[in-house]
Amino acid sequence: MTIPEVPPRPPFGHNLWRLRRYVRPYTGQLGWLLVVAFAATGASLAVPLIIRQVIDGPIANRDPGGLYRLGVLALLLGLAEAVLIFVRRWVQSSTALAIESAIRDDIYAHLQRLHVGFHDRWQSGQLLSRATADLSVIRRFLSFGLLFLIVNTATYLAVVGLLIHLYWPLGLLVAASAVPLFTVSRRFTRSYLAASRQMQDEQGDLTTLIEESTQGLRTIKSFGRRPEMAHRFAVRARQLHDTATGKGRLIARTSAEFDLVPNLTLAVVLVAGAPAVAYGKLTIGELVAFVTLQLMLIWPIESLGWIIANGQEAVTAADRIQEVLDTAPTIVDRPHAVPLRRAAVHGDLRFERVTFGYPGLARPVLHEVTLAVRPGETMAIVGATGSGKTTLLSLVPRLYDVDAGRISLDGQDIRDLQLAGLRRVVGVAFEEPTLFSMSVRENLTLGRPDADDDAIRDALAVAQADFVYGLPWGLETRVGEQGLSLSGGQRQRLALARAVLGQPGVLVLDDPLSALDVHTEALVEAALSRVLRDTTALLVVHRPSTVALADRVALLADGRITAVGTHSELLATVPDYRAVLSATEAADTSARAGEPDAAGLTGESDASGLIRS
Ligand SMILES: Nc1ncnc2c1ncn2[C@@H]1O[C@H](COP(=O)(O)OP(=O)(O)OP(=O)(O)O)[C@@H](O)[C@H]1O
Repeated sequence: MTIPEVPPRPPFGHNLWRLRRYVRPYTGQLGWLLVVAFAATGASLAVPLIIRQVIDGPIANRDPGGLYRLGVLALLLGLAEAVLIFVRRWVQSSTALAIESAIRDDIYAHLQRLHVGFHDRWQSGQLLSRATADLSVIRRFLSFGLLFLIVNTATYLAVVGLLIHLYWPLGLLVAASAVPLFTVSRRFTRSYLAASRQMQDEQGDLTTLIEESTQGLRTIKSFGRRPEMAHRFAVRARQLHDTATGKGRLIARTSAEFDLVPNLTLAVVLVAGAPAVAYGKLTIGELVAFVTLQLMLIWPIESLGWIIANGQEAVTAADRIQEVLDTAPTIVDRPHAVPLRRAAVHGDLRFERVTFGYPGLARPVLHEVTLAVRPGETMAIVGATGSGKTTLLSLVPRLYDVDAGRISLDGQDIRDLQLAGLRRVVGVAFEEPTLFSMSVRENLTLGRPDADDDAIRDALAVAQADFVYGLPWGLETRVGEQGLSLSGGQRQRLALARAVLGQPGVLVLDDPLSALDVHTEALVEAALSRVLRDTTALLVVHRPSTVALADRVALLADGRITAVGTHSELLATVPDYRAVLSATEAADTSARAGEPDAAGLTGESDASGLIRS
């Protein structure tokens, strides 16, 4: 299952209709657009009527002056139509682009607001395709599909009215051709909707695959998995290709059927029109005007297949977009949440019978965790892999909310604090450091845009990340996508500097030194210990050397705190603690031995691929 939490299918077109709030600011432009489009259509409809007058008047009466006047009139109408079409296309594309970007801004802002749990479950490719491909479909619908639906329907009605006015028996015959058109449209609408949704979902899956493969290119190459990935891609691409081809076939068949109707009607009109002229029921000019007008119906009818297809795609695109926009963020400010200022924070952090589980998991990851970290204290969390250490830490900045119990800061439930304030006060660095394709400075000041150069220098010194000053453009050097132009240790130290920048009230560090060599680790620990003196800190650690940074240690086993005490107390009295530390140390030693890059993480800059910001 690639798209979780999909709500029941809404009534047809309901979600597209809901997007009208984005159209509302442009009703003036759209009104003018319709006026201009109708005027252009009126100009083109007038031409056959002039032709009738030319044939039945100046040509029949051999009147060159009349011919000249009508010719000039036809020319002026042609020119007016050309100008009107230019204005229409210009207004329609600028309006549709403005609407598209307003929707895209809202999708982006909403994705940022949505809780981490949402992003855990949704594939990024699906979100990407909704914010790009689906939005383009909506734009095409607003700029072409909807406009042509209105203009072509009006043209059809106007032409049929004129035809009935010119010669009603044949006019009614043309009007009756709407019946087969209606039947074909209904059948097409039903089958196209499913195909279009399937194709848009498959596009999302393929986008995810491409995104994953480019992000994981190093892993794929180093494991020699290129053929397998290429095969997976080929299977998905073939699936999408087949769905798209099926859709194309459906459009082709329907277009042919649509095409057949006006052409058959035209043949009948020509066959029946000649006797009508012979018996004096129609003039030659009227028959020519009739046929010319009828030819003008071919495009509106032919385009009907495309318009319906575009409308259907817009309906499914709107459904897919609203699935995202309708997901409410679950981690938000409570109604009476209070602001939090760094200066007012003492740093008394408590977990009180905290239970938490990820949605979809059979049992909670954390069970009734109770832990008190005193102001200014550094508490290390030690536990076997998968015991819930990262999960415990991610509850502090409210990346997830507890299922039961509470976490308090200075006695106040963190859910009663304003989120923005809480996240400003809590400095975080996770084991997998995330950097963005921005300058080093922008990456560092992500949470504290007002930090000055001195604060940045101090933070870099704590993280032993002075290597940034040796980069080609120093702090202004742009690190490549996800910081991949830096080594793992460099990325980790930048993430640590970002966390300690601005002296946060609570510091949450998830194994922040795991990618460092022993020498750099010792330097970072020495500098970090000075920062930790003044701040409350929760520190996931694996190595005994890093545990030494902590005042006390909590042992987490299978989501429960089983022991709390100083490192030496636990070493002396808790066999499980000794076992966890020696197991992680053994794993760590072998990982370091097998890591050719370790020496390269000490601080020299790997500037390849770096560009100036
Ligand atoms: N986003 C998630 N969705 C569902 N389950 C998750 C998610 N993140 C972690 N888990 C599960 O929760 C459990 C605890 O994971 P967590 O990452 O907190 O452990 P950890 O002690 O930090 O492990 P490690 O030392 O390997 O980093 C694991 O069983 C993991 O599979």
